[in-house]
Amino acid sequence: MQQDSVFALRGVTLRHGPALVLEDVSAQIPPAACTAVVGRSGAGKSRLLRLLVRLDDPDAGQITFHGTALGRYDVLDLRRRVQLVAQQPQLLSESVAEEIRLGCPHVAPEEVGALLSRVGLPLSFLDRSTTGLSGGEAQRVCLARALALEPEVLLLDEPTASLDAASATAIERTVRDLVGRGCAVVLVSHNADQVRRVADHVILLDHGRVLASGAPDDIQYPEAAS
Ligand SMILES: Nc1ncnc2c1ncn2[C@@H]1O[C@H](COP(=O)(O)OP(=O)(O)OP(=O)(O)O)[C@@H](O)[C@H]1O
Repeated sequence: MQQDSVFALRGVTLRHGPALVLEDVSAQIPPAACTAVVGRSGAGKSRLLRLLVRLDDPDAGQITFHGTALGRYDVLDLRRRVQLVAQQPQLLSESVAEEIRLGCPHVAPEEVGALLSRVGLPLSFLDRSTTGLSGGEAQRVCLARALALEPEVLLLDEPTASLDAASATAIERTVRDLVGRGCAVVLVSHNADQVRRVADHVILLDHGRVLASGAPDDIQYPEAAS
């Protein structure tokens, strides 16, 4: 997998003050696959995603993107190619339609509607104001905004944590569809059943260290995720 990896992390350590948030993490993110990052609350999953778009930089170790050190990429270009949908994303526009077209103003109106349906939101959301959206709705608008940019890599931080089953299914379908189109998806999830449904590969973090990695059925999930 090493040679084909989209991202490769070698001996990555991240500190927050005296605390070790990630310690000696080595892992690969393969292309055209869904990699789930699992582990108990506070294990370092979100911080790992932030490293991949250089919202943080490691204190030690190396991260490469397509074999080249991450620091050598133009950061804005990197963040266009690698889209992060955070747990509590910031929306920057007044309306949902504007927000989805934020990075991609030439997206056709019908395409904006299609993006909404890919994240399980009805067309009526196009005219909604971004203020007053629920957390789960805001996260899905952010996902639609990310999808509009057709990223090479999509980083999803617990995208279905606050969704009902039907909406979660729409997101899972979109993840598999993206993988089918060649996108690498990194999915942080506390839901072991979801991981078994959508992931090809799992990285299990524990207190900032990689405890195990492998196929979804070979991982022993922490209690909160089983
Ligand atoms: N800004 C910060 N200041 C201090 N500590 C932080 C900060 N951000 C993260 N941490 C700590 O780093 C560790 C890893 O945090 P992270 O958000 O990556 O965990 P997580 O695995 O995503 O957890 P969860 O499943 O609860 O979202 C935690 O112990 C957290 O308290």
